[in-house]
Amino acid sequence: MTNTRRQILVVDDEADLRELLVITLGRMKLDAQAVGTVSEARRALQEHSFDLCLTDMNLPDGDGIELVRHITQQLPELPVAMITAYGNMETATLAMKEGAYDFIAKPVTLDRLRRLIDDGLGIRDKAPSPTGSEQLIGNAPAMQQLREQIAKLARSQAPIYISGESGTGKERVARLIHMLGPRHEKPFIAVNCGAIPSELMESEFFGHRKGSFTGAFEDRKGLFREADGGTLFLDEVADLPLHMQVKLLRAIQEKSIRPVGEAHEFEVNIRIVCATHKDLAEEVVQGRFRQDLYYRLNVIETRVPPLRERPEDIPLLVEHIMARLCDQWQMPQPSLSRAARDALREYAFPGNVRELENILERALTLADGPEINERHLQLRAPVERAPGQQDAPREAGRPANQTLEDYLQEIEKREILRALDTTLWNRTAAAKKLGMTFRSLRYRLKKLGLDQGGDEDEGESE
Ligand SMILES: Nc1ncnc2c1ncn2[C@@H]1O[C@H](COP(=O)(O)OP(=O)(O)OP(=O)(O)O)[C@@H](O)[C@H]1O
Repeated sequence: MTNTRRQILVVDDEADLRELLVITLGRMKLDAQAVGTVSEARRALQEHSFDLCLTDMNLPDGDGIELVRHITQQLPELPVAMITAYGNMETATLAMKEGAYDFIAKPVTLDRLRRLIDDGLGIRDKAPSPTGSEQLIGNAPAMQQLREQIAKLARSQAPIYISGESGTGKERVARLIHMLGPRHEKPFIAVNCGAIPSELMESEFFGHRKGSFTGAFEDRKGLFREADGGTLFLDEVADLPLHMQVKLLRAIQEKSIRPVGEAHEFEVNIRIVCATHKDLAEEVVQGRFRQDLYYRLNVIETRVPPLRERPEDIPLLVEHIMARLCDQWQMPQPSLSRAARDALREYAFPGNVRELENILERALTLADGPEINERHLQLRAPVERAPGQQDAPREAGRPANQTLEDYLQEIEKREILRALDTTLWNRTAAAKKLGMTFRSLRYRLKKLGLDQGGDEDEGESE
């Protein structure tokens, strides 16, 4: 009979802990080999094949990070986790930056160990390949690098911060990280932190007991528990109010949450991936985002490049999006005239891939024939915004050579464009975001020369 039990390498210099881990892993029907030094571990890795490695930090002839580095470089398929001293998040963070998929703090509890091992062994179980609609389209060098990085990040359990402008594909990247990792069969829950009213946030995140406040008509589980075992994607994390940042930090540290009106805590095992189009480091400097939470969320940062940095991807994306839309609408796929293709290549895409999707959707509607021309694209004038201007600090003040009126108009224009970008140019939703009526927004769009006309998307009037 062949031995199908999974092989675990335990590296720890404390004989007692080694013994305890070997017995515990044996009870979990796993074969464990234990060694006490970095050099013994290297030898064991050379001589045998393992399914997982669990290493302590402080070893007599080196440290665990060194071993993590060695494994990441020499045996990239082998999941490795770090055992850390209680409360030593610096070591845990460093280990994950170097490629450890997770960490476990002493004293090691059975529950936590079991979860750590299950997660680690799950990494080797084949995750499904992304299908067409889930893939990251683009062959620019930056996108190839991003795809490689996603494959690595998927194996880890480390919190990830995805930066990038609006509409670049941050949520798509988060979904891929989830899908390619050991949690792929568990839920992926995405939440837009900017869209939840501040007073409802705690109950949305952590749930509540029926009757705990006016309007709590029934028990609610909350997003953390809904995502248990899977991934919680916190989009626009910079928009979290400070009081929620404290609560989120605690939930991440304790790996448990307490619903509103509930007496006891619930353990949760979630991986946190977050994103924002704002500069999170700058938010910390400005005092709007807690530094301790920033460090906890930003163990690994990955950046999604804006479309203007990879114009070579535009034709591929156009083809992919058009094929999807035409398939959805069950219509033959029109071609793009040469002028239309040139115009797209030269356009700055302040709203990135989402804007490209909107442009093509509108063009398909307007063209109504076998060819899409430049005029069907209705591209915005390039003077609207310089690249990156949407993220420029707003406090810069009025330049001396600008009248107050022009300055205010510029701010108004920028805010309106920002709202339109985040709502996919849905004017009704943008008006709501800006706290004005649809009619008032339409008036302002005309005044500012932003009215594109022919775009009866919402068909709403007030
Ligand atoms: N590389 C890509 N390949 C295919 N589709 C993409 C790609 N990048 C983005 N998209 C599509 O563009 C749209 C916007 O992407 P997504 O929502 O992931 O962006 P985002 O950066 O999270 O936006 P926001 O900052 O506004 O939340 C989605 O419909 C997404 O599927």
